[in-house]
Amino acid sequence: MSLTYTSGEISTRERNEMMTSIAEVVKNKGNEAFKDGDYKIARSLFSHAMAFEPENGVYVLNRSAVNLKLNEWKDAENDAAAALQLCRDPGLKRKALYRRSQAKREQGLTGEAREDLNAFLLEGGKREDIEEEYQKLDRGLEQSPVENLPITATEQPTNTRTLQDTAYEMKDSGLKGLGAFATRKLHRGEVITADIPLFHIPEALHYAVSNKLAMQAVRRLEPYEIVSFLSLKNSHTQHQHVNPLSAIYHTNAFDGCGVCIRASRFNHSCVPNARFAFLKSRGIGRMFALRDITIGEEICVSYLSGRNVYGSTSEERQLRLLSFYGFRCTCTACSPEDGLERIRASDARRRQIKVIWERLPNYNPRTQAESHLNDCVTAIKLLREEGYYADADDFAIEASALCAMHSDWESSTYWAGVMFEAGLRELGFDHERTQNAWSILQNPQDSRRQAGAGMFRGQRFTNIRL
Ligand SMILES: C[S@@+](CC[C@H](N)C(=O)[O-])C[C@H]1O[C@@H](n2cnc3c(N)ncnc32)[C@H](O)[C@@H]1O
Repeated sequence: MSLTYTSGEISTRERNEMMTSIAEVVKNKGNEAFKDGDYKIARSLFSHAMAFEPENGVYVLNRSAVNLKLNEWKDAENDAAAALQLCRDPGLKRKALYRRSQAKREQGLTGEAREDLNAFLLEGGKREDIEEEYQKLDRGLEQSPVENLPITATEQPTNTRTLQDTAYEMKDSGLKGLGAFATRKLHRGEVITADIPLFHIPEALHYAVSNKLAMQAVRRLEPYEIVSFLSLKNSHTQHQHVNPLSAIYHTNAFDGCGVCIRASRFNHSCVPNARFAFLKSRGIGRMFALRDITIGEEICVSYLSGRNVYGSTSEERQLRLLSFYGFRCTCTACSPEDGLERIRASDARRRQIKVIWERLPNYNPRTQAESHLNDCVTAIKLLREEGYYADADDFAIEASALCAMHSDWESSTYWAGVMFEAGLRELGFDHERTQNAWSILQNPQDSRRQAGAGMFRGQRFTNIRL
């Protein structure tokens, strides 16, 4: 969920060209949906195309055709009228007149409908093309000339590739926009939602998702997926050189995963109660509850990776969130209304955690193992005091390896258990990190997983525990 290239100049002409090319992609998807009889999807896509390039009359003209199919006569009339204002091409004007005439006839405005047909002829149209329409007006037919084809999709389609969930509902979350709120009590480790990303962008490419790449990715989507994608928030509207598709990607994508229609709606918190984890082996992203969550509580994840959130002060986090994600964080750990004292105490804890992890690599593993282990214990306790119930495994993995180095298998197993519990609840049993912890738990002596296992002998650390 980040945008690294936040500077750049772009001329109005370049910006217009960019918006035109997006509008064309979206319109073509709308045409696809129209051909498939997915009229509501088509209507939504033509509306988006209009928003990208408002002065192009073709999009509103196409929407008038969809509205006729949907028996939305007044809307069809208005769209055709708007197209008439915008289109210069006589062929397009004739289409608009023809459609407006149909829409008017359906509303019983036969006189006006006839005028539009006459105007169609004045614009160079052929009489035989509209003869049938004249006859319908003459006969005063009440029956719709437009086949009432079944509507095959809803206005806001759910991503059919997404699993069903009832754990939360989307509601207004004040300054944050929409947010996800628990509809029942959720338990630590529970999967809140699971999504297949609309398009998967590997971690290495995440920051490189440029205008071009976003465009290519969106082109490959189904029309209904584009409607979902375009309905997501764009927090980078101030960057004129960034095309809106890329901006939506960077507002909503999870690093190493991509954009998820459901998960991407969850807001950020620096003391998250949920965690998003992408399972590469199955290509799904899952949201886990990090602690018990009460009914009505907002469910938030951290957009910043572990150390950037639990090891940063409020000010540092604010700067990062603003520059990469385009917003000022109003979470409970950052909001001054929550009490400056609380922020100071939180900053002090997080600074201390940072000091610890920076110190860990400098300990001599043979002579300073106790200090190293005590630091791991302190860091995890500070995380818990902070109300931050994730990432204990960042420190437990160090502790397990160190105990294994000293051949203290009992302690190594204890710490591997801490890692495993964290992995299980925060990432799922099938996640590679949990699987790694599981293997260590089975065999802490395996030096392929714990480098240097069995290197030293004699020292035991069974008194150093959480
Ligand atoms: C991925 S979207 C989350 C869903 C979004 N609220 C919506 O209405 O669709 C990310 C955007 O939500 C808003 N947001 C998320 N967490 C926030 C927070 N802690 N404080 C303020 N705004 C937040 C920001 O505008 C951010 O760019």
